[in-house]
Amino acid sequence: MTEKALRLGTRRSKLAMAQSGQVADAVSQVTGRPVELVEITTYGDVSREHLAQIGGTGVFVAALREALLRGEVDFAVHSLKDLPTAQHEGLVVAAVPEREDPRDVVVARDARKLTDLPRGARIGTGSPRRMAQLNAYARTHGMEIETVPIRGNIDTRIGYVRSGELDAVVLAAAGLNRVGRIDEVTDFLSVDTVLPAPGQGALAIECRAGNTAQDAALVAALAELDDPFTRVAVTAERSLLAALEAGCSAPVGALADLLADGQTVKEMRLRGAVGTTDGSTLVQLSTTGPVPETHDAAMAFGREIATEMLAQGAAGLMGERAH
Ligand SMILES: NCc1[nH]cc(CCC(=O)O)c1CC(=O)O
Repeated sequence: MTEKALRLGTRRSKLAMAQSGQVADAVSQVTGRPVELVEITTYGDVSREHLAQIGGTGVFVAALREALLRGEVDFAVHSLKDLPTAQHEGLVVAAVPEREDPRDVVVARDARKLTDLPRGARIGTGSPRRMAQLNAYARTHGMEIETVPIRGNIDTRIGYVRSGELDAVVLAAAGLNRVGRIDEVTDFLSVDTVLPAPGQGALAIECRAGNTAQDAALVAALAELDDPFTRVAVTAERSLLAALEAGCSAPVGALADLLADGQTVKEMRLRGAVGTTDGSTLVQLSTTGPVPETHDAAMAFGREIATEMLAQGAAGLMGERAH
């Protein structure tokens, strides 16, 4: 007799299906059980409104979490950058697998790089974080650009460039990798130019916290897919975000990386950026310290740099607080 399939709740978008499919294979390997994808449609999938107006990408997550709590699915895969920082009652992030490329990238017409876009180039992005940093970069490098708010899935966004409506769009490398479109990238942006969103490029595997023996067994099995280095890095990044009291649609960038000496990891560096969307003000900070050895230490690392950013005026730059 074959064992009962695990049910993986997923959004229907190409990106969600791609990353859920990849995680399904990995989970099937560590549990020895088949994994079945269960498609769940969220309000965010059907809404034509801009992200900021519907309260950020958290709406995508809510429906998946309800399905988990109702027992309709056994686990869900989220892009960590879309996951609200507040821990959800009754649920646990059982694993954060190894992160892939955290960078933002440009897909531009005529194979152009950010720096060789024409004067007045129209660059599409719905992200206040990308707008803030692109506009700040343009101001300090004598470029003239116009950031144009767009939303939609990867196909739609790249479509604006192919149709000639926009000169370029900015997307996450990780998403393009997962849907097999990384070849269309014309420029990989240095994180010194655009610091990615907290958790960008990482996935979170979420399930019920383990009140039943079955749930507890699943939490333990999924934990095998956890990458401790990615976990500590994204914990610090998300702690920074939470300490700024900002949401996933706030103009906040954060990236933690581990500095190695040969094979030995020596230190962790955490960088943060927050600015106004017009790029007129940008607060950027970087701290380096011992690699946090506990969850609490990683949280403290993030809070410290957030406190420093607040001291430099970060709070006034975020405008309306996202939930
Ligand atoms: N906000 C949508 C979203 N959520 C996660 C990714 C990409 C994959 C990732 O960062 O893990 C994207 C698309 C994008 O920003 O280009």
